[in-house]
Amino acid sequence: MKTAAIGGFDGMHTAHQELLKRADIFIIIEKGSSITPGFDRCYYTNLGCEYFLLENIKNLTPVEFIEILKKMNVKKLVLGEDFRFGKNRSGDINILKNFFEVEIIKEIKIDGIGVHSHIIRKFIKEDIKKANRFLGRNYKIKGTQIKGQGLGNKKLVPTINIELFKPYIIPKEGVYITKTNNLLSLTFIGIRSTDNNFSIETHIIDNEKWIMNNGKLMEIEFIDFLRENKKFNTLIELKHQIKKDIEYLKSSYKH
Ligand SMILES: Cc1cc2nc3c(=O)[nH]c(=O)nc-3n(C[C@H](O)[C@H](O)[C@H](O)COP(=O)(O)O)c2cc1C
Ligand SMILES: Nc1ncnc2c1ncn2[C@@H]1O[C@H](COP(=O)(O)OP(=O)(O)OP(=O)(O)O)[C@@H](O)[C@H]1O
Repeated sequence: MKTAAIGGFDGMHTAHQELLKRADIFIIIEKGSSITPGFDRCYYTNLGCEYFLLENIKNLTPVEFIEILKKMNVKKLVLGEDFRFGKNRSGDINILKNFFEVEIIKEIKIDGIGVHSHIIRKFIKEDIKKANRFLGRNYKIKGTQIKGQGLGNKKLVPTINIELFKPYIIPKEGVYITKTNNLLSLTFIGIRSTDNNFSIETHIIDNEKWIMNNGKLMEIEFIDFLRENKKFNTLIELKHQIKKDIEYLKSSYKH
């Protein structure tokens, strides 16, 4: 007999983690996630991870949904106080109490703000440090290395250009202190002055050992925002700024 938590769980944030401490399995109802899309969520705990597409269950009545939980051997549910489910969100905690033991968790807040996926999505686009605090860890995105313009290596500094393979929410444009595949790095996000295209590129600090490899799996962890994206008219000015960014990182950030 199992204790289950149910919801979107996008972000696997501090409030989700608190709930999950009390559960044996968590049941993801996929309604379009962009902080921890796809199966990313399953890797943030050692709990059993069940996955339903909202599309496939949204028309079920509360009783039909309860039958599914029963078949999964669920005896107890641990839920946030706002939890609703079933067609038109018609099912609430009171219905569930007739069928399961239910533990209700009061809304978890940080600085008086309820911790929720939709709030963290907003923070990722505005203030990465704050997003990280609500997540309880640094925000990460994953993708693969793709071929760049070939300019960085020759005229600026070597960069790894990244294509995301899931619909991750992208932090606002600018330069970030990051870890890329666990190595200290600077990551640029935005419209490049060089060709007016949007790109995500990482320069790994002291990267002599890095082997460029198109298609390689890349993971970028955002530690802090360094500066806004700037428009440069010449490659010399851009290179000068990038060198300054690297110097700043080396002198200020201890890892
Ligand atoms: C640390 C760092 C900071 C950057 N800052 C800017 C910037 O402020 N403005 C900009 O247009 N491009 C910036 N870039 C991106 C460069 O324009 C880009 O690396 C260059 O166009 C080379 O592209 P490539 O790797 O496709 O050859 C930055 C890149 C790095 C690594
Ligand atoms: N701040 C919180 N405090 C306590 N429980 C929470 C909190 N946020 C979510 N939960 C609970 O976590 C479970 C998963 O919920 P869900 O994925 O909808 O979270 P959410 O972060 O509120 O998402 P969204 O922002 O999309 O509404 C639910 O039982 C929900 O009630």
